[in-house]
Amino acid sequence: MSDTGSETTAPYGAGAAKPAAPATRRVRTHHLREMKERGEKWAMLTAYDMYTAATFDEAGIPVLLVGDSASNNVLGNDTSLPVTVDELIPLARAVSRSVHRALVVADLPFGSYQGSAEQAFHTAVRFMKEAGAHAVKLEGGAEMAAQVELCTQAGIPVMAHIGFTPQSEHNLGGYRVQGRGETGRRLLADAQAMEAAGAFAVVMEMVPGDVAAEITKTLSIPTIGIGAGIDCDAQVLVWQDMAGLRTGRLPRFVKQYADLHGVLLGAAQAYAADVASGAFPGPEHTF
Ligand SMILES: Nc1nc(=O)c2c([nH]1)NC[C@@H]1CN(c3ccc(C(=O)N[C@@H](CCC(=O)O)C(=O)O)cc3)CN21
Ligand SMILES: CC(C)C(=O)C(=O)O
Ligand SMILES: [Mg+2]
Repeated sequence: MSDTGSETTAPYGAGAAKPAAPATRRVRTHHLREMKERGEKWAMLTAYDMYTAATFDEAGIPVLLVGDSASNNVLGNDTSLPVTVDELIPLARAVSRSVHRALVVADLPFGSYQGSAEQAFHTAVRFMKEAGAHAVKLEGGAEMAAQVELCTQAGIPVMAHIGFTPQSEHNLGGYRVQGRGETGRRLLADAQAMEAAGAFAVVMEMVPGDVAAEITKTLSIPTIGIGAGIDCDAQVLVWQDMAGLRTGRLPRFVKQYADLHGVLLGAAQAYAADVASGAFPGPEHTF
């Protein structure tokens, strides 16, 4: 976990496999900016617990987000609104304890930062001290500049999140694409305000591809898209969506890379059948 802090090369080369030896170099925010300069795209995933975090770290995913989406993907809520700081901190702590290289970003939940810059700072400090997070993320554009500035100046790297911001779904009129037509200008201004305030990256959720492309070209910090097209510097997905653990109707921006629901369902059914038939436990499982 040591880091000289002086590296100028990204810990992950394009397409390079992670070495088998224990990694020692932590991904830093300046590595992400250097990857943008080199045109190297990268992937971010959510993680909410130990084994998924360790697995994604081993896969070479450079940034893991402990999303407030734990609300609806771990804790059983319908939306991300109800989740609290006290609920997210143990999850973020589990993730940061389980990775060697990945930069762990903790999402600040609804109500824990919008009130003032001081409130944002207080909440961010809790995630850094109590959860071992390396950075925080918050939703909003120009109206969050004071929050981003105070945290950044205090030494806490901040990732911004613009476009469709789920914590404001009641203001945005539901889950829909943001920045179509004229409002694309405002999105660009929001992205620029976040960069000027000191954000190290900006998530763009459900933004038209051409708007996201223009913002990506304009900013010096990396853009991370979710439903924002191919031209972002990076992409992010919720891991249960990407791995097919979540079933039912998925957002259009999701691509499934596995059928974990099918795998787990089969394993649970096979285990139950073995117990019912007496095939498990066998002598080799018995003391
Ligand atoms: N499992 C999960 N995946 C996510 O991507 C996600 C969460 N949870 N929770 C927090 C937010 C909420 N997000 C969402 C959730 C639903 C849609 C959705 O239903 N999109 C539809 C409608 C789009 C439209 O009407 O324009 C789609 O087809 O993409 C989008 C983003 C993204 N985030
Ligand atoms: C979808 C990502 C960007 C997020 O904010 C979350 O998972 O909470
Ligand atoms: Mg979130």
